[in-house]
Amino acid sequence: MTANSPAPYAPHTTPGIAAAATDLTKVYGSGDTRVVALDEVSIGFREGEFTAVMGPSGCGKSTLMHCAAGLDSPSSGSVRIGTTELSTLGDRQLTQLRRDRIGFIFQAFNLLPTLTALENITLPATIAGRRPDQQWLDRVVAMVGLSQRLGHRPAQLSGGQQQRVAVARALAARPAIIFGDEPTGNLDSRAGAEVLGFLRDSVRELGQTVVMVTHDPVAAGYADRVVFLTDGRLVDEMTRPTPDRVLDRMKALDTHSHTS
Ligand SMILES: Nc1ncnc2c1ncn2[C@@H]1O[C@H](COP(=O)(O)OP(=O)(O)OP(=O)(O)O)[C@@H](O)[C@H]1O
Repeated sequence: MTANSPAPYAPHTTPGIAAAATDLTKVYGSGDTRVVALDEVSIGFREGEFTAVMGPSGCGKSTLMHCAAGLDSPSSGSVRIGTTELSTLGDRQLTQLRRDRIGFIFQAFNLLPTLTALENITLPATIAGRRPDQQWLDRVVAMVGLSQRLGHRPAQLSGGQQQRVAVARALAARPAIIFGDEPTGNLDSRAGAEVLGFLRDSVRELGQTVVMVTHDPVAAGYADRVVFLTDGRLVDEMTRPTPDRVLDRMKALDTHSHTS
């Protein structure tokens, strides 16, 4: 197959798909240290859907997220954000695409300590030289309950509030898709539940597309769909998950991976 010919099945060409990976493979190292972190993974993320990515430690969750978000380049296969094929972009275009069309939420809140909450939220727009859409910004800020805290600096906010700032920052640019890597990993269960609730609201109320890597079945229970990775392969999928069902599926996969 040539680089330009269509894949035998191509989720990225389906309307309503915010992002898609096709036959995505990522190999780190070579010889004795060679690791196949992703092994021909094909997956589409539908617009307005909240997907959780789960699987045992080292199965390739972060690698999938990094490749899908254009933070890392695949060894082979393709990634599309909307209709844009990432491999066709140069470094500057890729940086621009990440800034304009992808939102990120990491375990560490990654806020700039000298800026206020509002300045942190609008920083990506400021860097891009754009005026934020005030109506949209008001809606996002109200949704994450930060209206009274906009003048505070990160050190004056709790961990949960800081992560809400990071959620608002990710939503502010109306990205095609938001990727979260363990976004509640540093939060206690109450603050984590709040942040997960806001992510779910952003999908239900604002039509946002969200993909979240998590180890936590409770967090996955907020998603519309859970995909399970094992050894760099997509092995299972669940719609309308509950924490109990996710936990059962993880146990089954764990048993299977130890007996196969
Ligand atoms: N930069 C790298 N160089 C070499 N190997 C790497 C690199 N990054 C990841 N790996 C390897 O690729 C595999 C997948 O790693 P990845 O971080 O994607 O897994 P994960 O499922 O996110 O793990 P965890 O849940 O522990 O965060 C692992 O075996 C890891 O050791």
